[in-house]
Amino acid sequence: MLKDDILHFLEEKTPLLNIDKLSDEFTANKIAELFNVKRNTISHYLNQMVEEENVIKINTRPVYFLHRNVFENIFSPVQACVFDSLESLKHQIESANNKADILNQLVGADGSMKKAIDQIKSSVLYPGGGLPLILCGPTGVGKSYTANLIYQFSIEKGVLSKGAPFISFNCAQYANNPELLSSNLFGYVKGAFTGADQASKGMLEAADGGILFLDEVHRLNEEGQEKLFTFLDQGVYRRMGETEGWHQANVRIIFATTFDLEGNFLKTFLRRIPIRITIPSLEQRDVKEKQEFVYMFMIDEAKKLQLPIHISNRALDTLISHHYQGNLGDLKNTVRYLVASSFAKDTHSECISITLQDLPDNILRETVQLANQKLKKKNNIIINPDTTLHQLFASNFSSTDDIKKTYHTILHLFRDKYRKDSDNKHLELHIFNEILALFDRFIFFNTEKSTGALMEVITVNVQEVLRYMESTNNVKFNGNSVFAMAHFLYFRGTNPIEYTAEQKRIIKQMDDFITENYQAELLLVTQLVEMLNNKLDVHISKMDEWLLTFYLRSQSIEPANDQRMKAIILAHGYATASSIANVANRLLNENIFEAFDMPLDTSIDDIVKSVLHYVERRDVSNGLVILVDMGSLKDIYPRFTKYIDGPIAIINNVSTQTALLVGEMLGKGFYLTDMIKKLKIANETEYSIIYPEKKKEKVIITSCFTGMGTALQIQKLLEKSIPQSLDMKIIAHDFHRLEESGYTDAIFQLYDVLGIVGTADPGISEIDYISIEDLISGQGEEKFEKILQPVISNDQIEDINNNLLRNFSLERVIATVTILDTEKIISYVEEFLNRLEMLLNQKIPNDKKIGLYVHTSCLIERLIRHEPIEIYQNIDELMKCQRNEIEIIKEAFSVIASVYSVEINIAEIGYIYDYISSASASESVF
Ligand SMILES: Nc1ncnc2c1ncn2[C@@H]1O[C@H](COP(=O)(O)OP(=O)(O)OP(=O)(O)O)[C@@H](O)[C@H]1O
Repeated sequence: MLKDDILHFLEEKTPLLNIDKLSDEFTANKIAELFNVKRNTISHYLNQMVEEENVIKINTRPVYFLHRNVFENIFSPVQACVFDSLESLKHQIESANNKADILNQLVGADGSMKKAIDQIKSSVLYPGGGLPLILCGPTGVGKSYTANLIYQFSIEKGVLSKGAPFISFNCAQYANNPELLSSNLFGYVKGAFTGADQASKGMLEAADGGILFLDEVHRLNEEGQEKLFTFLDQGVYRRMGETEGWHQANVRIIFATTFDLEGNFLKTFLRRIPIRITIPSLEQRDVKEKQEFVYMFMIDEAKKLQLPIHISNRALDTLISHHYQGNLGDLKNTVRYLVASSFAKDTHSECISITLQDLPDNILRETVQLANQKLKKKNNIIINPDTTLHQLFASNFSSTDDIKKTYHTILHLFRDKYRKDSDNKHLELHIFNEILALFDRFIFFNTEKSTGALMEVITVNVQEVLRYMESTNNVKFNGNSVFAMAHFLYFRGTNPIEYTAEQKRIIKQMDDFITENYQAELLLVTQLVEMLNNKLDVHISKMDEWLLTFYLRSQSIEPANDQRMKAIILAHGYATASSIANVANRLLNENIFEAFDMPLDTSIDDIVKSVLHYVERRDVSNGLVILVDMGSLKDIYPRFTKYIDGPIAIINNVSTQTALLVGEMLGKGFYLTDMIKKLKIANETEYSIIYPEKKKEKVIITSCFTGMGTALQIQKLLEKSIPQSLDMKIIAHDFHRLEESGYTDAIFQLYDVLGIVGTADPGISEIDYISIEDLISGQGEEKFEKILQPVISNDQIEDINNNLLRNFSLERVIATVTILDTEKIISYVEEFLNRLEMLLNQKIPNDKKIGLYVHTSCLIERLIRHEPIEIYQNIDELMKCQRNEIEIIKEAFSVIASVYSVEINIAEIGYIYDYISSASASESVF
């Protein structure tokens, strides 16, 4: 069927896809062409398969279709089958791959090894036994290591069974004896060559069901290559010396070579190896990856010796920048040598210390060339036996990566949007936003510690430099500039960022743009960099300079002779003032506030000094507003008057809200006095306590004016009587609080209060109240019904009423009966009363029922003790006139009589009759 054929076609093609650039083989057009069917028909089937979730659709122009299962096997499971773009599909793969498989844990998995890993996955997961692959690269780059990982990955993915063989065979060992090589590989028969006394299996056979890794495969002669490609084609081979018959083996082969493929292999042989993977040399890897390898090998050594390794930054940098002829193998040996020789120097030392002097001569010689580089003020690195790579990189690379990404985005934007000789406002805005977002991430969201000593040193220095520049350049930096730039320099670190040739070209173009358009900012940045360089020994690249220039531009640095009223925020705390000024300026879209962050122990003198320093350099003749956080302003006023030439409003309130209000009024040109009036009103503390609105629990409150003891007893009684399934809560609450606070009491905000049951009415009109007496006597039944209505049905109300009576009575019975099990007795009395009601066809009022519970319980005890009441007045009259009632009582009592094996006498029946027929609070039964 055509549909199945299309799916099969995609199944075969998907493993070969290049995720960065999909070929047109995955489009409906191409498939239609190949199948010689109308495009519409193919589209129809493809879309059907997308709906059936067997095919992934990428909704671009043209639309691409991929086999879902195969794709998921190679990359990762996808959440949906339709994607808007290849990017969004890739994005999903990337996030899924973060839950890394073994290949993704390779150094450079998201860098120099990315492509190789994709190829490996395609090869391993190709349906029907995988595809042969060859690993290329100079010696020591990790070909054998990678082959082994491929084996582990194959097991991880279930394409090989656990315990499948992995046979490694180095063809170079037999370079001078092709026959021996061939015999080892394919096996031989007895007499195949001199000394072949008996038949022997080859490596191919030994690898059956697993992987054969053929290293230095260029050593295989033509005959050997031919034999191998027969095997690749048909899965069969002959042992050496065999002339007929074939052996079969199910083997995946990984080839590796340090030679160029072209010219060193038979073309026919190469054709059988569709996947060619180049493993990058150490030189081709970026600094981060090199550093990762050094760390990794150091961790290995630290583990082996169970000692921490301290390595100086200088030694580390030198190790990383050395050119290792033998690549990773060479680097690994160098690290081993270094650690071993340091250890040998003092085998009793508690740690291994590596400095520049410990490096081997050939590496040391190179440091002469490095000597001109600035010394970086970083601490030594300490690697403990249990240190992880992640820990070593956490502090450096997450922020560098973020900066790198931002730079790439900016370069991207510039490439796409920059138009020479035209207005580039839109582009500028875009870039500003990227930079501000980056700074925000550093300041607000970075989990790394940004409050340490180094951060402080940088901040103080940046602050000093900016102040100096302000006075010499007659400009005013925005208060948060210090904070933002300090964070940038701190997180920027010293790790170089590498650029592609294309990016370098854009940087050059950007250079022209900035030089032409941002002269003032550029001048400031150049000065800033120079001064910071002297103070902090930082290394700032061109791109860093551009970023700072754009940043200053975004902050619209103003000339200092601005005539507007000024505003500053002075606050204790590391960044309180800066953060508030930053938010306010951003929201007001203007740089209104300058911030002064003051350590917590700053004295009034220091505050005054800061303000005066500011006043000296600014024209504050039109007025100055100071937001400050002080205990009292008393001491501060007199200190200013001598020095100022305009009014100063000191507002003892530092908050974003106040800053916004002040900023708005300044913008509108308010007079200081009016401003203060408005602020006074606005600063009246506005408060509200918010309670959860949704899903308030339904509750009944119990309370008693004598105190919580009785309230708790009533609570227990209600809890026992109201079925748990109703999910109703009973809460005992203080009577006096209810009486005083009324409906404003927090309990009414927290719960959905249905009613109050207690001994006295707290008088809350919004909530129904029932007294416990009414509830028990039955007079409050209607009210109670109303209270419970939102949660229960009528039947349930009746049950609850009965429970209440029963439980209430139980309390009393407990106090009265002595020998019987009260729970049990009460349940029989309950049955007696129910039957009585039924036979009388009448409801017995609650108050009577409570009495009867107690009376009957005592009666039973009397009967058991054989101490019934024998005397009843008018016994004859009773027997004569109330025969029917007597029978009813007897009949109802029969349950109890049979359970306790007692018999009720006429006198006791008489008392029950009296009880029922006597006047009740409500009505008489008879
Ligand atoms: N990704 C890696 N992570 C950690 N160690 C690695 C990695 N790749 C290689 N190594 C280590 O580097 C050394 C050299 O690797 P390997 O022997 O695999 O290289 P090779 O390319 O096969 O070399 P040759 O061609 O000389 O046989 C080995 O000790 C290996 O364990």
